[in-house]
Amino acid sequence: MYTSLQNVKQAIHVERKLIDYLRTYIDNEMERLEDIKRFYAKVSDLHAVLYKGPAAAAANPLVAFTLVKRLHSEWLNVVYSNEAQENTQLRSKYEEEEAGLPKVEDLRGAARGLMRLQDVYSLQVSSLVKGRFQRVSNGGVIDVCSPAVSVSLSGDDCFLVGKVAYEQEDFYHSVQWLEESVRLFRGVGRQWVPENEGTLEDALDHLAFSHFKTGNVSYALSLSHELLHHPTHFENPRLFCDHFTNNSPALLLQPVRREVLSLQPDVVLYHDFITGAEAEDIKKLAQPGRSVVAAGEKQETADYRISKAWLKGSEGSIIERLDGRISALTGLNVKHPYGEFLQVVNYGIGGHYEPHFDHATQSPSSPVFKLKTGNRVATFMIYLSPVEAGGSTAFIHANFSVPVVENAAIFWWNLHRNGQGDEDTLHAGCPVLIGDKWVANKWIHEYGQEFQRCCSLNPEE
Ligand SMILES: O=C(O)CCC(=O)C(=O)O
Ligand SMILES: [Fe+2]
Repeated sequence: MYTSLQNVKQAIHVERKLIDYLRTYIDNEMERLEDIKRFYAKVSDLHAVLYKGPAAAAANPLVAFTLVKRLHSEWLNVVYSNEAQENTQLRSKYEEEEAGLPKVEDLRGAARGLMRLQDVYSLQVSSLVKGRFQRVSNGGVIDVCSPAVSVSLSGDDCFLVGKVAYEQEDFYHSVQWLEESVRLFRGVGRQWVPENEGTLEDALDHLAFSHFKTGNVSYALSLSHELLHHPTHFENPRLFCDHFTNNSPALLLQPVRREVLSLQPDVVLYHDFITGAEAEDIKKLAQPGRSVVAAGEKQETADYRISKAWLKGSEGSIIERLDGRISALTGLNVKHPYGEFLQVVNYGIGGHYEPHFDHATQSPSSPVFKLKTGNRVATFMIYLSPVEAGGSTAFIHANFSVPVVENAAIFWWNLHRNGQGDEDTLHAGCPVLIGDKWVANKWIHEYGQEFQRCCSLNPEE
């Protein structure tokens, strides 16, 4: 096998890639362990303080609240974080203790308890955060009491109290606690802490809405502006760009620029999938009156300001060329009825597409099953036009959105390998602010892909 120089060269290249993977893996593992070590140091240092006066500590409501929060929320986040899949030992120890741990009601109750104390004794939230029980009297701040053992609160502690108030539409309290949360989160910078429930962005988001609800609209707006300057971005080494051929002869000479946008769900963007001229041709074919409407499917106009047309390609047509390209890229059989005819969608003023799944969720009544080729296993959607503002494709559960990239195409799997729908594919077309948005959908069905997309019993795959 490895006799020719070419093969040896190739093997060197492969090993180099493996070394890179290993480096990334080691770095990530070290980072993960650093996080756990920091959490360990934080909690054990705290216990060193609590040990000095366990009775006094237990009597302090701030100590009680932070303890309940740690046990219910922080430990949970550390033990079950995605970064810590390997924590099986830690996990089983945690589970052994689970019956004795506080529940979510206990945590909410402790948060409400703090707010009750705040009201009844006119306590300043800004002091409570520092572990002190103070109120304003005659223009000065006085101590209501001085506990023997106390703890200060973190931005995430305050976020939790604020969120409990927010969820009960108690915006009077949510404003005060979220103000402190935002202040503290801003102070520690933007590093991600695995045990935390919230982030600066979450706190800003909740605070802005709380201010809006209490009539402070201009402040709400300025907080929203700050929020927009903090796009949440966690670096994930498994998201990457490359030149992709799918080992297809059709793409060998001109690989496609592939951008992996998300792993759960698996969403990929293929840049320059279509040329500008081809996109124009497709749009022309889909003009009302001109379109080749697929048999049995009527051209429809939805009340949320979009219009749709189905294009059935004839031999040698542009539609057929696109089918060939989709097939080369995805390795899937997209010929009718394994793939549906191409559906072209045009958005009117403010046009949008409500959150939905592309696959059928109530079998067998759905029209998706009319083709008798199973459910829609995958979606291949081509952006046929640029959009000046708005119009992104938003994945609601997965919490990310894809701005329209002219001539690019986006691909994702709607179904798990066991045939169940993937809830994370819930998506929507955001309203178009400025521009004329056109997309084309190619829906690919389960049947015909048996050898390309193998089944699995694992519900996660
Ligand atoms: O236009 C978009 O971004 C989404 C469209 C869509 O989801 C659909 O046509 O099914
Ligand atoms: Fe869709």
